[in-house]
Amino acid sequence: MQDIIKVTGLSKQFSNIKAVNNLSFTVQNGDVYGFLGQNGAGKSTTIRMLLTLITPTEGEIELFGLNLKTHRHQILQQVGAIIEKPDMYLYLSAYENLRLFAKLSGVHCTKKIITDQLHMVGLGGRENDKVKTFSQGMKQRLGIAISLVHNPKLIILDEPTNGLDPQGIADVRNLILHLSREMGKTVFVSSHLLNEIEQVATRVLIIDKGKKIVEGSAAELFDPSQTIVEIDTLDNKQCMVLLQQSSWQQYLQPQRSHTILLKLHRNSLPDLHKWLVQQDCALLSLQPRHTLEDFFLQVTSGKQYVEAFTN
Ligand SMILES: Nc1ncnc2c1ncn2[C@@H]1O[C@H](COP(=O)(O)OP(=O)(O)OP(=O)(O)O)[C@@H](O)[C@H]1O
Repeated sequence: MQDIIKVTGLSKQFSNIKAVNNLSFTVQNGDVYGFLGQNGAGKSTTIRMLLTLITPTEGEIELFGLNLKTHRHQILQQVGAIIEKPDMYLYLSAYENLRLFAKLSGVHCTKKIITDQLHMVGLGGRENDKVKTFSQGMKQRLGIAISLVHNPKLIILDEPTNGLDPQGIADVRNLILHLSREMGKTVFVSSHLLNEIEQVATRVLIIDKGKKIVEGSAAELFDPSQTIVEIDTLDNKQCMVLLQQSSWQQYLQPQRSHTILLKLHRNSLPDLHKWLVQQDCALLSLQPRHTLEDFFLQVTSGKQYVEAFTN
């Protein structure tokens, strides 16, 4: 399978901050590649280097098998990107915006192609409305349509769901799946929210302080046998004592707050629930946790990253 992105030993130093530190990864044709990290982890800096908006301090970037330094123009013709909020003309309609951006990219689009693109991003029926009347989610979807206007092979989206409401987030998620599954695009998408990436990604890279923490297939990394569950009861101290004396003891995780954490297979949850009720634990909640911090707990045996996030 062809490598669409190949990054080797990439670093970026800003005066006294090493925003990206010796990062290497590959994105293959057809991947929805989830790029995860907390705020400030170095995601935008990496994406800016992929788009030649800033120059790496060290390292090599190849896209489509070509060196980005020597084949910049040829490469960027095949890339569509949204970084930060997409720029568009608020007093023009969605149709007029898309036609304008197509012209600026030197692409000839018929009325039908533009209308079809707007339908594809879920803006069918709203094509003649001014963008100033659009919700944030609709603007984001129009931004994605604009980034697709030159039919790129690779789409790079930097935190595309930032500032969106739940409906807007779901729309962008479905659009990413559509781009990948129906249109055969390779998508590189960054986020600080694990559950957004979990629902769309085929491969995942997690970085922290500019460094790779883990990279792997989504199926490997989001392993149901490693589910982190949080329990809250009216008396957590007493519940903890009972758990420590039981066979559930082997699943207990170091406590990070007043609640109790276990790492076990998702299928064990009904048994755990039953057991807690039998012990008369006054259960307030029992739920799998889906934060990036929990994920670090799942994928790292050491506690260093958990501590980094709880301190
Ligand atoms: N132009 C710059 N000059 C100095 N420091 C910078 C610059 N751009 C980014 N940084 C620093 O580099 C680090 C990584 O920032 P970056 O924006 O890449 O993180 P991020 O993972 O995209 O987070 P966020 O989602 O908050 O943007 C941060 O400490 C940030 O303050």
